[in-house]
Amino acid sequence: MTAAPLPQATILGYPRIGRRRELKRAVESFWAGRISEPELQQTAAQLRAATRARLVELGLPAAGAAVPESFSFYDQVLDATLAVGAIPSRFGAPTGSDLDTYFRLARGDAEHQPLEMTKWFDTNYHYSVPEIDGETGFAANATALVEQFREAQEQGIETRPVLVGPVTYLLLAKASDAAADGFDPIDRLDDLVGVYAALLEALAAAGVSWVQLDEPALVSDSLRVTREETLGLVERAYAVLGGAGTRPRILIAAPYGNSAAALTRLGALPVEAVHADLVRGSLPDAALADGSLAQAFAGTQLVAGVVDGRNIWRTDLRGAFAQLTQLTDAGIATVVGTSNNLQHVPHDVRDETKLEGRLRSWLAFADQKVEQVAILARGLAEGAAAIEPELAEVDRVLADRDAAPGVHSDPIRARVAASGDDDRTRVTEEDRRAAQQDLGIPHLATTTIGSFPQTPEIRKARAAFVRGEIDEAAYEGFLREEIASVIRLQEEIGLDVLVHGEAERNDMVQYFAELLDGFAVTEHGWVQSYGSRATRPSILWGDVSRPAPMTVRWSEYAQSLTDRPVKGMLTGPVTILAWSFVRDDQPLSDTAAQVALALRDEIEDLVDAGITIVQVDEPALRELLPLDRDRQAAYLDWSVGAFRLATGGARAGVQIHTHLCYSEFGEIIDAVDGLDADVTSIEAARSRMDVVQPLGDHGYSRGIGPGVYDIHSPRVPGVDEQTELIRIAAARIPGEQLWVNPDCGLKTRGYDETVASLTNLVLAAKAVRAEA
Ligand SMILES: CN1c2c(nc(N)[nH]c2=O)NC[C@@H]1CNc1ccc(C(=O)N[C@@H](CCC(=O)N[C@@H](CCC(=O)N[C@@H](CCC(=O)O)C(=O)O)C(=O)O)C(=O)O)cc1
Ligand SMILES: N[C@@H](CCS)C(=O)O
Ligand SMILES: [Zn+2]
Repeated sequence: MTAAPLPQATILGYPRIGRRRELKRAVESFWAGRISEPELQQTAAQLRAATRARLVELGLPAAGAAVPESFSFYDQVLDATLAVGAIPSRFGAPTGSDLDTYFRLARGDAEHQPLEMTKWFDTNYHYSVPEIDGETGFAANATALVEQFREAQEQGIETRPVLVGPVTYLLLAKASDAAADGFDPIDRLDDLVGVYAALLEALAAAGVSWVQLDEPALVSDSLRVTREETLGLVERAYAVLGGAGTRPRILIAAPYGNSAAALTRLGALPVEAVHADLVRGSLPDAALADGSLAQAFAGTQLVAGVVDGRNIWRTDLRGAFAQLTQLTDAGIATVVGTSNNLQHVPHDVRDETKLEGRLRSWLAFADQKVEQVAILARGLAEGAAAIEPELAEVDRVLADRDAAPGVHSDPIRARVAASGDDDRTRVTEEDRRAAQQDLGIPHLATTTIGSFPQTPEIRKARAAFVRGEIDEAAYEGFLREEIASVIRLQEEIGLDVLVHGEAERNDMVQYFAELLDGFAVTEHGWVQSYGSRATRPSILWGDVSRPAPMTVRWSEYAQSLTDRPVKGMLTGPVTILAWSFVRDDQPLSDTAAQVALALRDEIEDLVDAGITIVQVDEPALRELLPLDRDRQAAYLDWSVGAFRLATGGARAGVQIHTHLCYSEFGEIIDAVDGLDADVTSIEAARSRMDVVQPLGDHGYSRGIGPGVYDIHSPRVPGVDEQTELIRIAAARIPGEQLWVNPDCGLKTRGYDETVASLTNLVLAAKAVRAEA
C-alpha cells in the first residue's frame, strides 16, 4: 500500500441516470430488443466518461482517487450481488452475459420472480433485496469494477471504485426460501468477508489505490441487529479486510445518519479513511474535546460529510467550514465530502432555466454540491481568507431566502398555530361506522388503490399539452374521456367502490405541488426511484397554501357517471414531504401541518361536491421513520398528527381511507391505528398476507384491505390464488372489516393484465362472500 492519502475534496457518489435520463432510454431500448448489449455498454461508457470529466471540471482532482466510480445500470445492491456472486439458486445456472444475469435478477422472466425491491434506508430509492442461505455460493467477480477503473485510467482520471460493504449487504439481505429455519444472512459474514478480500486483491492487482465500502447499516436502528451489534460486526469484518495483504486503501462510508457514537471505534479500525455524515449526524463532542477522537484517527483520514446530499439547498458554507476547522484544529486529517452519495439529487440546477431566478439562486443540485465541496477544500488548504468571497456570497443568499416573499406567511402560520386537538379528532369510530351505513358498502367490498394504467397515450397527451401542442380544453377533454372509460370498465368488472384513475397526474406528489403555493417543480430534476424509473421531486420552498381546488372537478365528473361511490383521491401530507425536497429552515412538523391544512380544505370541497369516500395516501409514512430510534416517537407523533389534521374535518358519514404500500407494517401498526382512518389498504400479496397475523394480534378494529394482487409484476393472479389470499385474511379479520383490493395503484401496469387481474379479484371476493 504505497498509495497517497485521499485528496482534500471528494463526494460519495454521483447520479448515474444521465442529465437527460440517457441511461433509462438506453436500458429500456435494450430490454425491448431495440439495441444490442454492446450498444448499451457503449452508451453507459459514454455516460461514465462524461461524469468523470464533469467531476474534474467541477473541482475534484483527476489524480488521487477523489472521483468515485459509482455507476450502476440498475441498483448498487444488485451490483454487489453480482460482484460477490450471490446469484440465488432459484434462478438456475447463469446463461448469457453477466448483464443478462443482472437484469434477470432485477426484473425476473417468464419462470422467475424478480428479486424483491425495498426502500433504501430512509430514502425514496429502492434496492433489489439479496436472497441468501447457507448454500449461497459466493465467488468474487471484479470484472465490472476493474473495467470501469481501467476505462477511467485511459481517460486520465484515477477513480475510486464504490461498493456496498459486506455488513450492510448482509443486513439488507433476506433469507432465501431455501434457507433453514432460523437462518439469518448475517450468519454468512465470515464467508462474505473472504470474498470481499478476494475482490480487494483483484482491484489492487488492477492498480486500484482506493476503494469505498458503504456501510450505512452503521447508522440504522431499523435492521435485525442493534446498532452496537452492527458496529461489532463491522469491527470483525474490517479487522480481516484491513489485515489482508494485497489491497487498495479502504474508505468506510457511513451515510444517512448519525455515526457519532461509533466514530472513535471506526477511526481505530485498520482502514485508511472513515466517512461520517455531518448533516444528519454530528461529531462526538466529548471525544473531540479530550483528544480521543484524534488519537483514534491518527493515521486515518476522516471524510467529513458536511455538504447535504439529500437536499437541494445551497450549503451554509460558513457553518460547514466551522465544522471542518473543528476537526483540523483537533489535528485530524480531514477530507471535505458529501453527507451521502449524490444519487438522491438531480444533476444540475443550471438546466432549470424555467425556475424563477431568485429561487434558483438558493439551490444546489449535484454539480453545485461538488463545487461547494471543492470550495471548502480550498479553504482548508489555503485558509479561510481564500474562500471568504464565496462564504460571504452564501451568507447573502441565505439572508435573501429568509426574507423573500412567500417564505413566511403570517396568515398561514396563524392558521397552523390556531389548529388544536379538536381539529385532529373526528367523532368515535363507532359513531362513524353507524353514519357510514348509508354508503351501502358490502362485506368484502372490492376496490382499487387509485391509479389505472398510465398509458403511452396519456403521457403523450400530457407532453403535448406541456409543449403547447394541444390547448387546455383539448387536454381536459382527453382526460374526461379517460375517466369515463375507467369508470365504465370498473362497472363492467363489477367493483364496488370506484376510482377516477388519476390520469391527470404526472406523479402523485408533483401533481399537487404544481397546484399548491409554496412549491416549485423542475423540468429536468430527475432522481432515480428504482431501476430505470425516476421522479422529479418538487421543491417545497415557502409556506404552503391552496389557491384553488385541485382534484374536485375530476372526482365530481367521475361521480356523475355512476351510482357507485367514487373515492376522492389525495396524497397525504407526510408523503408529499417525503417525496419532495423540503425547506430546511423550520421543523418538518410545521411544514407538514401547512400541507395538511391545504388538504383539509380540499377534502371539504370534495365532500361539498358530493364525494362520500376520500382516500388520503400515505405510502411514505414508514419511509420517513427516522433511522435513529430515539427520534422515532416524535416523528410518529407529528406525522400522525398531520394526517389527522388533514382528515379531521370530515363529518361522520364521510369514509376516510388511507393507503400504505410496504411490507414492514407490523412495525408501525400503532401509528396506523392512530391515523384514525376508517379503512386502510396495505401491501400484502407478495408476503402472502403475513400482515394479517399482527393485525389479528393487535385486535385491529377498523376497515382493512390487505392487497391480494401484486401489482409489481405483469403476472395475472388467478381466481384461486386471490381467493386463497382472501380466505387467509378472512380467517382472522371479520368480513365487515375486510376489503378486497390490489397491493397498490395500477399506473405501471398495462390494460390487458389489469382487466384480467381485477376480473379475477372480483370473482375471488364473490367466492369468499358465498362461503360466509
Ligand atoms: C409510488 N411511488 C412513487 C414514489 N415517489 C413518487 N414521487 N411518486 C410515486 O408514485 N416513490 C415510490 C414509488 C416509486 N414508483 C414509481 C413508479 C413509476 C415511476 C415512473 O414510471 N416514472 C416515470 C416518470 C413519470 C412521470 O413523471 N411522467 C411524466 C412524463 C415525463 C416524461 O418522461 N416525459 C417524456 C415525454 C413523454 C412522452 O412523450 O411519451 C419526456 O420528457 O421525454 C408524465 O406522466 O407527465 C419514468 O419514466 O421513470 C416512478 C416511480
Ligand atoms: N393512489 C396511488 C397510490 C400509490 S402508492 C395510486 O393508486 O397510484
Ligand atoms: Zn401504493
